[in-house]
Amino acid sequence: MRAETMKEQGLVVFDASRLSAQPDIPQEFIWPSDESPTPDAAEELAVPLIDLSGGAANPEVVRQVGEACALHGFFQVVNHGIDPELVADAHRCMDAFFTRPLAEKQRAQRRPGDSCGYASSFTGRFATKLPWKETLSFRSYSPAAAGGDHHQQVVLDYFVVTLGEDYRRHGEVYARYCSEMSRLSLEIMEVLGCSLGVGPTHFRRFFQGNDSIMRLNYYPPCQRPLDTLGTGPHCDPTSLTILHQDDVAGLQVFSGGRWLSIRPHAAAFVVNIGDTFMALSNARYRSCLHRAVVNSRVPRRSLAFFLCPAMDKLVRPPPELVDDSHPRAYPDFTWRALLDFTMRHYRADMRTLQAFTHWLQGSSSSSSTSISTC
Ligand SMILES: C=C1C[C@]23C[C@H]1CC[C@H]2[C@]1(C)CCC[C@@](C)(C(=O)O)[C@H]1[C@@H]3C(=O)O
Ligand SMILES: O=C(O)CCC(=O)C(=O)O
Ligand SMILES: [Fe+2]
Repeated sequence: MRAETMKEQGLVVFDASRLSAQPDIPQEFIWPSDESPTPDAAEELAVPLIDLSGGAANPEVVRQVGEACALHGFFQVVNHGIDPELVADAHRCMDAFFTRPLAEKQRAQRRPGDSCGYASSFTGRFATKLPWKETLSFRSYSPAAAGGDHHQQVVLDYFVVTLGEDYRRHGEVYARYCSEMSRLSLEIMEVLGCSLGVGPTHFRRFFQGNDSIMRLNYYPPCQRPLDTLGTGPHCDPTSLTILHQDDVAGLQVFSGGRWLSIRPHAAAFVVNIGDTFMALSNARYRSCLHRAVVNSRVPRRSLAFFLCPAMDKLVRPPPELVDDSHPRAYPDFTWRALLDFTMRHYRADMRTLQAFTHWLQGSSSSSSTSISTC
């Protein structure tokens, strides 16, 4: 058994610091040729750079976002009001964490069924097509008692309680980062509400008490970058994703029958619609297929904030979006049920919402599902 994928308690362990220099890669990380990256560098997707300095109600902003969301579900925002130093700090903290010894990272080891914690390429969760990445995910929400949207305390507590006092500064950086992400998400929800003709407050109110997931993606270099994937083809099951790529390209979107890359813009955040918002929009807006490729030279990092509604809020489109020519595309469901489905029963891919709908209908008689979260 290769040292890099030694088994501990029957669990294959991915030690990126050793694997990333190896000329060969373990079989579990090889993806089928119809899913692996094409050798030619993907052409770029023309994703509009939306300037938010004009405010969420700006007609040009509303038009551009609506157009992009109906087409491929991706756009980028600039002049978003988030301090570039905070973003730089978030990347520096990510580097500091993922370059620590594996045993230290495993203090935050994700437990089966949980949506949070440290995962090294999901060994132990999936048997094949393992993604070439390490991730650290944590919840970002405002305890009801705290009122308002003070995501900061729960994020700070997560780092100090899970990783120790040495990680207080990480907790402070990500606490501020997540609060800023929540604020930006609500502003984008105003734009989406206007573009769908339901007004600026409908979706903003729906996500006011959001219970979101912050994920740090770390993609070590790989000596066979065309045989594996950092993150496999999927649509985000969540509602809205606000993602910051560092200066290393790798995010690709499937549009018009081919994979197109989104060039990193340090001052921009990439925003995409997820499955849950596709259901909220009664399928007016598309949750788009995307993936992340890796390279043989340098690590790639991305900060992904996944906006999610409160666990038990009913996901149902506003009545304005349902009529004879637009019947209900999906049944009512709670985010808790969809999250539980992706954590315990189904590996999120490009058909998650369809598979979930069938699963719901099949298990409508079973008791309500519950999910353990960190
Ligand atoms: C709710 C979630 C599940 C995943 C993280 C968030 C939103 C994106 C999902 C994911 C990235 C889609 C591709 C497969 C996945 C297993 C991964 O590669 O990380 C998904 C995440 C997950 O299930 O942990
Ligand atoms: O790392 C990236 O650029 C994309 C990651 C992604 O799609 C995800 O984490 O859902
Ligand atoms: Fe994604």
